[in-house]
Amino acid sequence: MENFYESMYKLIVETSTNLPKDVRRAIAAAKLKESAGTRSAMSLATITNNIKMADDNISPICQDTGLPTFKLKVPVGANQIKMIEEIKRAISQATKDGKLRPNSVDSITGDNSGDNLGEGTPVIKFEQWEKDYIDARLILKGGGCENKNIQYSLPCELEGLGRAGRDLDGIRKCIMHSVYQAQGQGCSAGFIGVGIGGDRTSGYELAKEQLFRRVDDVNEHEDLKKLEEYVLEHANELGIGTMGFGGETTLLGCKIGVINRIPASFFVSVAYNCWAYRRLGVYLNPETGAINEWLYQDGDEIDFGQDEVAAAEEQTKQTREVVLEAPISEEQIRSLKVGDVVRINGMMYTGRDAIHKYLSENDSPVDLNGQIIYHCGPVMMKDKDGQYHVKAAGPTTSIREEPYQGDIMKRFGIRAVIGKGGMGPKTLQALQEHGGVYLNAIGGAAQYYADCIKSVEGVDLMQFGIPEAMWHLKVEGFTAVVTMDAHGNSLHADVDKSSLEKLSKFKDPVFK
Ligand SMILES: O=C(O)C[C@H](O)C(=O)O
Ligand code: SF4
Repeated sequence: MENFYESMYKLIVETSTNLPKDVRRAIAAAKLKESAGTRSAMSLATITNNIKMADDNISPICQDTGLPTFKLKVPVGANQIKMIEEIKRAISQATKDGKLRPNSVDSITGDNSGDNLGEGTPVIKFEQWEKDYIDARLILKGGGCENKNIQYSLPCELEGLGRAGRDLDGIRKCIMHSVYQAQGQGCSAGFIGVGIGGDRTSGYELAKEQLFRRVDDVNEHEDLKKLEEYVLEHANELGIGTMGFGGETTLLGCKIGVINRIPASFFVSVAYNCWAYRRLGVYLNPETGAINEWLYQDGDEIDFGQDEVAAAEEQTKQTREVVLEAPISEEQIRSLKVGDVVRINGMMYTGRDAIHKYLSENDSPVDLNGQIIYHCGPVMMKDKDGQYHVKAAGPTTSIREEPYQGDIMKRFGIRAVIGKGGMGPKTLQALQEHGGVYLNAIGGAAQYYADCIKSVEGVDLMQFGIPEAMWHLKVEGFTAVVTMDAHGNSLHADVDKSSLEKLSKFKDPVFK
């Protein structure tokens, strides 16, 4: 097994940096459907540009490289203990090399292990089989989309859809609802894996297993095939769109599996995956561990070319564009409206979960008056001289900061927050009272935003670990869209409301 370590290292790096071809094809098809000039089209252009940049830079497509999950099928007698050791070594090295973000956090103390190793991380699952080669697959599923997974226990009442009973039609309603409830927060357009049956654990297992299917495969189960086609067609009529901006493409794939259940339980489990659907696989020689074949990578190459940048820029030109540079005045902020595109130059400070909690109880290490907070947990690398460099830096889901955001903005005089997926009524009210805006950046576009960051000027609160520290970033041409303004408008609330109305059109029985 002299090549096994190297093969696992390659699998990790490729999965993090090179989006599989079947996923690229789905994104390319979605792009054709969005009309030019819309916010969704602009976001998709940024996404495809980002995919291309990750290819070129061999850097993470999205900064959140998830909880690495390996699934291996091995011939009888293969040494699994040795394989686990080598996988862990490869994970640790890939983290050192900036291909994975240090993501393993002690759930009680909050300490980041720094190398992606720790109790329960990575996840490595083995199965034995009679074949004479190893099938090794890896999925890097980020936290934002993971948080949008949902499990239904039938029968249940669903908003917009009424009762979902213990039959195929009840299942249909749950799946449609799962797409609605995710809105743009899991970086839509997304993919879903659905598990019908099992218990709470095996149901989710089955749902996640579906994410290892090819995007373009066809379900062998006749009813499930019909259900997959139905969901894919109609979920795209919900009008949620890329990043929840509204638009034609909300869902890029739907895969459904079924297992038996016990009489009292009837679960429908849904695993939501963002557009940054990073899963790859390899067939390995069982003696040497060398790679014989890559999976999901056959078929036409979709190379999202450099014209994506020009297209994205062209599209932003059609919208009102405002340049912002901190410190920002209240007057300037109040002049912004939902739909405006802003280009930010100068300083911004990252702050996510740990920082928001910290700022609610402590003073800020820097003066945040008139400043911009970026909900972001970057991938950083330190050079020989101790200088940090940004390797990937897209936004994180903002709604988690809802309990803190409004108060913190008022207390420290923060004028703008950047994130993705939008925030709730408490923040909206604070924006209005205090004079603030919420800016939506394109989730997953970690290379695109890393490129806008010209230097790391400092860092505070490093005790929270790299993703959670407060990074002082100097940016140029950092583009985002105003989706919540100081006049009480929220694009997120509007899209939620209109998509709920659309969802209710799917109330009547379809599968008898
Ligand atoms: O943790 C992150 O950087 C992002 C996360 O995956 C999210 O979608 O919120
Ligand atoms: S930020 Fe978006 S694209 Fe990245 S892992 Fe989270 S949900 Fe996926």
